[in-house]
Amino acid sequence: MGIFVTEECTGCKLCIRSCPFAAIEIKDNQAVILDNCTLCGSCESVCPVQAIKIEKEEKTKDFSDYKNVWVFGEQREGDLNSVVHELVGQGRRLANKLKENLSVILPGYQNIAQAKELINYGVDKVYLIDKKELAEYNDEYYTYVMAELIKKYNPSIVLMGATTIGRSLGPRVAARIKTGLTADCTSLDIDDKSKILLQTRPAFGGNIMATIVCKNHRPQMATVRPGVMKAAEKRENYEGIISKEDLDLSKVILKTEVIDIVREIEDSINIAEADIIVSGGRGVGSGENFNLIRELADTLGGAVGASRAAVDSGWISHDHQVGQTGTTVAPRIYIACGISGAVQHLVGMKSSDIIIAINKDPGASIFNYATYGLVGDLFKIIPLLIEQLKSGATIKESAASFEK
Ligand SMILES: Cc1cc2nc3c(=O)[nH]c(=O)nc-3n(C[C@H](O)[C@H](O)[C@H](O)COP(=O)(O)OP(=O)(O)OC[C@H]3O[C@@H](n4cnc5c(N)ncnc54)[C@H](O)[C@@H]3O)c2cc1C
Repeated sequence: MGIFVTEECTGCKLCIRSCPFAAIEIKDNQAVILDNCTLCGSCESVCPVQAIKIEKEEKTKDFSDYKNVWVFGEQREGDLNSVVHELVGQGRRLANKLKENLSVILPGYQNIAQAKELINYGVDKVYLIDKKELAEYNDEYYTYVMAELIKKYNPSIVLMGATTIGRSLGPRVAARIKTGLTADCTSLDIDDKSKILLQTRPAFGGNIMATIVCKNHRPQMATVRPGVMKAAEKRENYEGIISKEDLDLSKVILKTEVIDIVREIEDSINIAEADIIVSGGRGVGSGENFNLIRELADTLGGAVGASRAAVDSGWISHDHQVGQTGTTVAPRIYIACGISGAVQHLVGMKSSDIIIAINKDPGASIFNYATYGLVGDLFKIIPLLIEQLKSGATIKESAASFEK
């Protein structure tokens, strides 16, 4: 943005009178703009000969030194997070469009095997940082590693999973290297003309999809929701290289230390393969209340599912999420408790053989898809269902006896 005065200026002083910041003087019968000008446009609008012009478009900066697409190789205890393969798949498509390379940054410990494996998925270069200190994720070490390598190699795009780790690391790295970050993207593309990364994510509670660009800073950084991008496929004999990076981590000031890792005791089951699923939504109200959903699932020998609202509230982990950005399921029986039936949830479960919906709102759209609809408070209905099931009734009989 900038402001300038053309030769047409007659020195009429109208602009001086309109300027709220006294940022204009007349010299040699011409307006002169002073440093305290805020580009508010008052002078431009009053000038009778249109001699004052504000350039609204900022000149595009030269980012020709920034090249290549990077993916953060998130791992835990030596296992790559599945989102890495999704980002490699998407990163490959972006890199191809830009005619640039795709690299993975792989901080960890004794992780050479992972690096070799990544090459088989179409990665051109793996930056391997193999240090004992990086065995477990740590904000300070990982931020340092990512920021130092970005400063050294100038990638044009950096992608991370919108996982617990990625959501913590992404903003820290972006702040450290002074660039922007679009969180939680569900789609990425390259603008054909400007070659800028188009980062699309739901906004305003999911009511619109916003496409965000990072015009003036590099790299362009995004975290991407797991489960929405197509994972890279294995390619035989792909030729990539592993570059070992040595960074001095003794410079890093640690504010946190991993003392112990306690495994979550999970009722973990692959919901995609379950025959019966009992899912809880926002209507369940709390993580503790999910025990009721678990009890019903246990009574039926089924698995526990959840809507995204329940997952986002932290009541249950993401691997239980059913829907567009969770798992698609098609069990014999799907019981939706306190779930409204948003389209993103429905796409993940509407092929179930029998759908039983428990909801206190008779107008909830889940009822349009339900085989049996139980209108009422789930905290009253579920205990009664459990009681009936324990006394030998089938779930169909129990649901049918309640249906209103
Ligand atoms: C890009 C994108 C992807 C998404 N992906 C997914 C996805 O994968 N899965 C998903 O589920 N959502 C997804 N969503 C979110 C989705 O749009 C909805 O916001 C979400 O499904 C709502 O969850 P819910 O039904 O639990 O909550 P709500 O819509 O708030 O519904 C809660 C329901 O509980 C009922 N209720 C409240 N108290 C009780 C009670 N005591 N007894 C009985 N009923 C009660 C209410 O009547 C209400 O109908 C996505 C959204 C976007 C934008």
